[in-house]
Amino acid sequence: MLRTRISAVLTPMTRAYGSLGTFSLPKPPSEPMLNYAPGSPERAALAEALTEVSGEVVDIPCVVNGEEVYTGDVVEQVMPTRHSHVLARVHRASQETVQAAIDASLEARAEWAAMPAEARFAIFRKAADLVASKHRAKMCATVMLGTGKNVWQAEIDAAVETIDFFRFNTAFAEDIYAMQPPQNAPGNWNRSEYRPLEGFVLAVSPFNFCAIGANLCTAPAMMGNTVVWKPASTAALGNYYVYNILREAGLPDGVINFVPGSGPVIGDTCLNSPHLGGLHFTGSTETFNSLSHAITSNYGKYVGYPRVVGETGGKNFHFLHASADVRSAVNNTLRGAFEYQGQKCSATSRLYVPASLWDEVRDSLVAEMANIKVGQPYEFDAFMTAVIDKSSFDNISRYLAAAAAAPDAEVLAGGSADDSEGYFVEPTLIHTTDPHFLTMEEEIFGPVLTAYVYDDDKFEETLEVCASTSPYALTGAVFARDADALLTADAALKDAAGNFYVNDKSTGAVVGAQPFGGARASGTNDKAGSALNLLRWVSARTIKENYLPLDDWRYPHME
Ligand SMILES: NC(=O)c1ccc[n+]([C@@H]2O[C@H](COP(=O)([O-])OP(=O)(O)OC[C@H]3O[C@@H](n4cnc5c(N)ncnc54)[C@H](O)[C@@H]3O)[C@@H](O)[C@H]2O)c1
Ligand SMILES: N[C@@H](CCC=O)C(=O)O
Repeated sequence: MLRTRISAVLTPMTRAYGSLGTFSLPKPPSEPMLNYAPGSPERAALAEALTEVSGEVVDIPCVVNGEEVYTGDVVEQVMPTRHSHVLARVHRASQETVQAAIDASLEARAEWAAMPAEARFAIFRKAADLVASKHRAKMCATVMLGTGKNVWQAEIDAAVETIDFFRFNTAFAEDIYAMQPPQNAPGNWNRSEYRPLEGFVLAVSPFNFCAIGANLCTAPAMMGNTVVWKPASTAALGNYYVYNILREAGLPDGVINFVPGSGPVIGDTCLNSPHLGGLHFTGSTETFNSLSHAITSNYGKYVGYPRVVGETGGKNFHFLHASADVRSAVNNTLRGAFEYQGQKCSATSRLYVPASLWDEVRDSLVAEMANIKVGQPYEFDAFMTAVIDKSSFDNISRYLAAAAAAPDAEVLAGGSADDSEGYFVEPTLIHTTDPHFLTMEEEIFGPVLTAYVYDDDKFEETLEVCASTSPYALTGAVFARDADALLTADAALKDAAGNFYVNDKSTGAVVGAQPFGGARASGTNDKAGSALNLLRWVSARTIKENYLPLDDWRYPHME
């Protein structure tokens, strides 16, 4: 494997000269989606990549300071849609390996931070172009087979969002460096310097978006930090692939250290290090609560106060007003609730419908759900595939059983699950008469949508119910043609969603267009894919330089 030592990138001469110019990055366009139409070159490339990925079992090592470490403590990554098919053997980090990764990060920090920003940024821009070109098909194939995405969802994640994170975040970083104090007294020059955090950053990523893993480790690195990255074992293959692309793009050894393995082993070792500078986490609220609690309990043992960014769960809503365009609301709801099997933190899982529209909404949903094909990721007509693993399958099945048994709920469509070949769950629609029914409140992370029908004249009261029903506040949407209704909903739902959509679905935020994150139990809302997130990875230093000598200690009025 290609290795790049920092010393090879940052020679004594580059260090001596620094940047002899004020460089400005090309402004990034959003990466266009390829459509994989029959006969298209991308479809042919994808077919080849799918054959390649399905025909190999990859040994995934830990990578510490550029060294591949095969620990022998192996867990398998299988296809969610065919769990007998092993794609990778993930070597889990031991406590010693994690400690070595921390040490490597600390060792690499000073030189990485000293590298001219344009040289750092160029690595991530190059990685974006590598994903966009020669690695695109294999990235998509890996995410399709490894995490059960159909081609459209894989293209969104493994290609477009990953590329956009690398391109837009470097542009945001450049803007941050350009922020300088507006005021300089005569004889002074005031400067702001955006240092990386002292210590290392722990990045912990979820299974459901390869792009999120790519962002969690690279956003701090762009700002000069060095990182220990713990990917989810069920998504290790796609994450390992993107990690290798970063190395191919010239990421020096030790800057991001890749350590798959047990959450508690990696978490405990990193959180107990006095040099923890920050935690960049995306995953469930429960895991984040335990990690952030461990960090605050260690206050006083760290060199500083670690920065904690955690984007977590959601219980996202579509709220229809009586003036809604039903066809559009239904189509958006089908996509929001069932694309990627409801395994997006932004997935629509609560639906509020006025009684006057209910018959039409219900019948359209049920009719269209019957047309949703649940199949293999490589079947081009499959809208859905399987959920990620057995534990998720069992969890969702428990909710389906609870709904089937509840007197105040009725399963209108779907409701079955079958894990004989893969972890398949039918798209499911539940109707409840209780706005606090458990599937209206708890995150399920599967293809389960629950509808609550309200009296048309209780629009405002029901908005209040929607705003206060779940502990989460990630995404939500209102569907209405009536301008007053839109304004009322906007005001009533102000704190109920960090990403709020008007006549659009609750999923599908685009980097550079809709910075992403929610509040309440949905996280710290540091808006992935924006300058707000990158600002969390710097510790600013203010420098005041005085040009003139001080001739007398007395104040002028004393003379
Ligand atoms: N808000 C967002 O932007 C966003 C985006 C994607 C996913 N999510 C959320 O993520 C969840 C789904 O992802 P998941 O199932 O991978 O989440 P998870 O919490 O189970 O796992 C997330 C990561 O934390 C690791 N982990 C678990 N225990 C740990 C410990 N003690 N120490 C260190 N690491 C530990 C896991 O191994 C994994 O890498 C959902 O709740 C979803 O809403 C949120
Ligand atoms: N940013 C993505 C969701 C990421 C969480 O899983 C969206 O907006 O759908």
